[in-house]
Amino acid sequence: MTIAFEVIKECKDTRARVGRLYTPHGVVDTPVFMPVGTQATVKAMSPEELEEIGAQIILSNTYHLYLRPGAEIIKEAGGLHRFMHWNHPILTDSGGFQVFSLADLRQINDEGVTFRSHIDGSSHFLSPEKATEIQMALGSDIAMCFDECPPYPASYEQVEKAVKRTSSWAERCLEAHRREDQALFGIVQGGVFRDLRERSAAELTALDFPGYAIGGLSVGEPKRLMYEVLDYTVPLLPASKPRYLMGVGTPDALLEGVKKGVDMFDCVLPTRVARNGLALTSSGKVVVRNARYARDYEPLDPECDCYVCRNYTRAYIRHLLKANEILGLRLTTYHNLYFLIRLMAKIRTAVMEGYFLKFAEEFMAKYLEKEV
Ligand SMILES: O=c1[nH]cnc2cc3nc(NCCN4CCOCC4)[nH]c3cc12
Repeated sequence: MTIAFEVIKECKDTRARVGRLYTPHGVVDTPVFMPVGTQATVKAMSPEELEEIGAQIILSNTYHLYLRPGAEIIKEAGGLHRFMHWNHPILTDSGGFQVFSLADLRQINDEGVTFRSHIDGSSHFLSPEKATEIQMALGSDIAMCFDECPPYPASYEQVEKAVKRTSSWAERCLEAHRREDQALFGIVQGGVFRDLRERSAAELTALDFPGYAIGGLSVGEPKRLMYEVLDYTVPLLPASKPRYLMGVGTPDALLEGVKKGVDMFDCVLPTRVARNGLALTSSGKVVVRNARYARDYEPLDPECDCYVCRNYTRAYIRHLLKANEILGLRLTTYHNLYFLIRLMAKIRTAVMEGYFLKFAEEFMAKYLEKEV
């Protein structure tokens, strides 16, 4: 068995649950937030720092690694874990989403997608078979099916077409997948249309994947619409298998997602906003670049016990960011990742001890969420 998942404790008044995901590179306590390491590195962090922060599993992107340095080099280097010196679980996204969101899309048909690289304009073709082969070469613990994620908004017909393609491509990925030590997760599409979500979930659960992602969300739709889709989509997925909400990672969305039964999350947000000088704190966002912090000798978050908050002040970090010093990016990234990973640990404890709903309400009351 390449991967096993067990539910340890269910919340009595929400769909939240604590689980354990057993992978070839170790055990993951869920709910879990996965830092994004698109190009085989979580930007500005070393693997040792990620371990220090408490990262359990990270995400990397098939699209980017296929284009540069190429799957062959990573395979020759002994696989992605060896290549990047990360000896814990890795999940790879299949490239479908990145082709649509990043590349210069040339053509999409039932066969696959032809596109021009966003790096050098060279022409490439990705198909379910090729995306599966690349992920087998990378050797991630969890590979994702090659799917079609429609934009938002999209017409019913457009979303229906993407559901049909995603289901047929999922079968082709399953057919092409040949790595015993790698799990292949299906991705449910269907946009914001309930009947299409039901159809996509039925077609994918019939293929009996070891885990399921909810795709097609966090693509610009209002959060309340994303939550509505989750409310009727999560129950369509097998309760005994992990549920992964792709591309979601603000504190409020993580809490809502856990409340609705999601086990796994990923988002570039904490690392990306860090590089823009925005720190996540228990009282909301602190744009530490702002002049108001020039003489603020408090830590980024006075309630945080991370290495950065124990040793550096807002004034110093602001100075580094204004001076374009690399350490500025590193310190804000370290803290933001620690903040989210710590939040997930607090969520797991709250579910285990039966006060999750109270915890969520108290956290949100304090965290004055302003849209990023
Ligand atoms: O259906 C999907 N299939 C395969 N991969 C995905 C990745 C996805 N990532 C997002 N959202 C990421 C949105 N980010 C939020 C922060 O700023 C950058 C974009 N939505 C996603 C949907 C899919």
